[in-house]
Amino acid sequence: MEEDTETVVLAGNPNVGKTTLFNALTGSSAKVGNYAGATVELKEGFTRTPHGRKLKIIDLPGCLSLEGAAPDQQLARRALLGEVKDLGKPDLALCVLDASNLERHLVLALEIIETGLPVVLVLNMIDVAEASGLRLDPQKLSEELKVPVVAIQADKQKGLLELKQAIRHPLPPAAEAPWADGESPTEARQQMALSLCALAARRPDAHQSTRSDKLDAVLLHPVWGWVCFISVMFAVFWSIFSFAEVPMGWVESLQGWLGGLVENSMADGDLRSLIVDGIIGGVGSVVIFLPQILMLFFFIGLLESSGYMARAAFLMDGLMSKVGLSGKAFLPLLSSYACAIPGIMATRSIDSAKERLVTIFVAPWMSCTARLPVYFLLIPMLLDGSEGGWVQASILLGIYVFGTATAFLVARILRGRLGPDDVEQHFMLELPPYRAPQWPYVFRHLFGRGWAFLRKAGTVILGIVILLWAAQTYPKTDSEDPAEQLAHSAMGRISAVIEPVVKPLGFDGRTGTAVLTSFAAREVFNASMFQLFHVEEDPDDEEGSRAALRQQLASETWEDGTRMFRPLSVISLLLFYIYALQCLPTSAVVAREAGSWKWAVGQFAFMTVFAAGASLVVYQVGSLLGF
Ligand SMILES: Nc1nc2c(ncn2[C@@H]2O[C@H](COP(=O)(O)OP(=O)(O)OP(=O)(O)O)[C@@H](O)[C@H]2O)c(=O)[nH]1
Ligand SMILES: [Mg+2]
Repeated sequence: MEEDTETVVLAGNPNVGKTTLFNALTGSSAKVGNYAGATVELKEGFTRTPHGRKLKIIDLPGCLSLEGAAPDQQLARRALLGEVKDLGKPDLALCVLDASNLERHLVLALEIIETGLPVVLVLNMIDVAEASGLRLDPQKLSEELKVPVVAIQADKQKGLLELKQAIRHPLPPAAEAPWADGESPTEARQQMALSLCALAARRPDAHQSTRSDKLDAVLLHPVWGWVCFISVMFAVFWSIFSFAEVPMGWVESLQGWLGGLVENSMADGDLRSLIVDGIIGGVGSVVIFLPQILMLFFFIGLLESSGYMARAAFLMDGLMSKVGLSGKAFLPLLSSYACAIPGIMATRSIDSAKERLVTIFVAPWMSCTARLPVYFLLIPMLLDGSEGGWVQASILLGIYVFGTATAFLVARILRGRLGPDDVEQHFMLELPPYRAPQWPYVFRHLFGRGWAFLRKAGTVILGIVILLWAAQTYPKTDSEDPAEQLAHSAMGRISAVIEPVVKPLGFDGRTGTAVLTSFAAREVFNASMFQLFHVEEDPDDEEGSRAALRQQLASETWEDGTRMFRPLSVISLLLFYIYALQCLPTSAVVAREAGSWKWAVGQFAFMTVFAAGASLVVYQVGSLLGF
């Protein structure tokens, strides 16, 4: 018999721990972050009560009231009122409040009670409330409001059993809302919240300045704040260059070992060349950067969960307003450094529809982790091939700043063209207290990211590598000369066609082909370069395949004998990768979030033309100047 599952929604103000509770109840690992707006879509999961009843739990985005204009806020309201298709009317709302902030958070709870839905109040973060000396009386609160009240600490999973007891069958009835009779409902709720707090929450007398306040005095300081921000960013980039060496070495040894294994156990032939040069070498040249990508995700996770990211947005607010955006747009942009897709999703917390469109449009220019393998291959070529060290970290940081600056510039122009806003702007960024990250969640999340990257390497990248290998191997000639074979192959012919088009940008036909293949996924560039420049790998070589590829590239010349990969051409390539939008999943999300394919196609065309234009101008002008 089909079980009759009841639907329970998790509602409340932003950043009160709804998703943490959702994860604890359902065993999921939905996104948690110490800032408002971590959740922007509905998440669904199941849990069982101690009596064995199955409940469907829905995590909602946080909202300040049920009247907010931003898409995430409207979604929360519609879900509560049962207006979301396929969801139906919820049977119960778990109203999550930050126990240390009851005066403000009770206001929304009262508004939710007024909707007539059965409600259970969940006082979360009792650890914080207790540490600040607050004395809570859940019993009293429950008597006054006539709804069950449970105190919990979601991140340590304390009080979950009591919570499940409170939602056992039959669900509590809808509470009445006698305060809601007056003329001005907002004021009535505020009054009610204050009197409830007077009864059920006793504050310690003096307001002491907390550790968070003391830290903020420095981190939000107009001068020191920026010094700290830039230092933090630099430290992040420096450490991904320096600390990743060791794990990269492991990946490289594994690759060498696998290559050797195949080489010794198979006869020379096409299949062996596919496995060794194509699959192990090509896919390996992307997988090698897994440590760096994980580290960047780790740091962004730390920034999000500690509460520093909200401070960075606060610092940025002034700068952002100069380009017609608000500090609220900074959070989505910052998460786009990890990946543009969650970044674009996060724009749902922006109130103004126009600002949101502009933010979506420029988000892919925040350099995402998929570009890292390309940067890591190319940057050392500017510096005679050595890896590591602060010069490279500075170049990498420079690339990020450069991409971001262009994004701001374009945002400014675009924002001006879209005209003034129809909704009132009120940038109110809440500064959350600093918190320790939830480590189990951080590592689960990281593991998920790493797995997604490896899956991509094993599917899209592997597929392209095999295609490339085939295009390069067939049709065959009788000639023994590899150059002649390449010219005769399908790939050689494609290169020859492409070459005149890409030559003005400083690329030869093979590099052009590699750039073309990377429209499937940016990382493919490395694998393609590896194959197209045909690096014979020596499994015993300590230096590894990257160095071998770079050496090969450094020795390539044009017909007239000049170096093919001189710094100017490397810069031209880098520029192309900073600007081009080579990510189909991003375009799909843009189409959905902006509400039309026109935006996605326009954005793709604009960014591709811009990228090619930038490479062209820089290469041509640079060549004229003799670089
Ligand atoms: N000290 C403490 N921190 C908690 C507790 N529960 C959650 N947190 C932290 O609070 C922050 C916000 O948690 P989330 O679960 O993302 O909050 P949310 O309500 O889903 O936030 P939005 O989706 O942005 O509305 C995170 O940094 C959590 O680690 C708790 O019981 N005690
Ligand atoms: Mg959430």
